[in-house]
Amino acid sequence: MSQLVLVRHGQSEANRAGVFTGWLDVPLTPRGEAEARGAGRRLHDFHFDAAYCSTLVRSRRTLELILAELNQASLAIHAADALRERMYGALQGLNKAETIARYGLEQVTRWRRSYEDAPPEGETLHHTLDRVVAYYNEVLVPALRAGQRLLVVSHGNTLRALRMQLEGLTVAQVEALEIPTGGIRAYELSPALVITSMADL
Ligand SMILES: O=C(O)[C@H](O)COP(=O)(O)O
Repeated sequence: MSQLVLVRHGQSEANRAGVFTGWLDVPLTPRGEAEARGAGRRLHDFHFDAAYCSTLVRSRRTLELILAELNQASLAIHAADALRERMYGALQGLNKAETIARYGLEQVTRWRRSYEDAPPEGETLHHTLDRVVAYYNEVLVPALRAGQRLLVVSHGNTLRALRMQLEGLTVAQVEALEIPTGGIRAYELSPALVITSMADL
């Protein structure tokens, strides 16, 4: 039996400021660091064979804090561009409340949560899903087939996309899915990689 644990990074400076982040590389806030340590404590029963994060610092720092909490800080970390947040295009750096005031809640909700609508010059969730699932298939699937226990720290929209694929969510379900900072989703998988259990921790 293999295990796959997905964690969203802790609160970032941009999350705290209510700013569209995407590929902006912003650090965790003190609260975000505490959320990462808290995620580590909730994972106290887990022992991982490999750990993955994006090439953005909020993801890597969250992973390092979790591993430190688990006394597994010596585990090698694999950082991948494919696990970066959805690219938010022209919205990156803009305040979310001000963007709603300017363009309306309906438009901004479509930019944030629609599966097929891209934010201006940004990625659709569908495009994000394609690159994340390609990475999952190329890198994570062989390790899971070998029975490994994997920890992946990534971002709100990349994890929505990956969960859509893994859990067979419909478009309506993924559009309604919200993942909190520091949120954990844990799966156990059979040797054929069928999910045998899943839980929010
Ligand atoms: O990139 C961002 O702004 C956040 O990480 C996710 O934002 P969202 O919840 O507005 O998609």
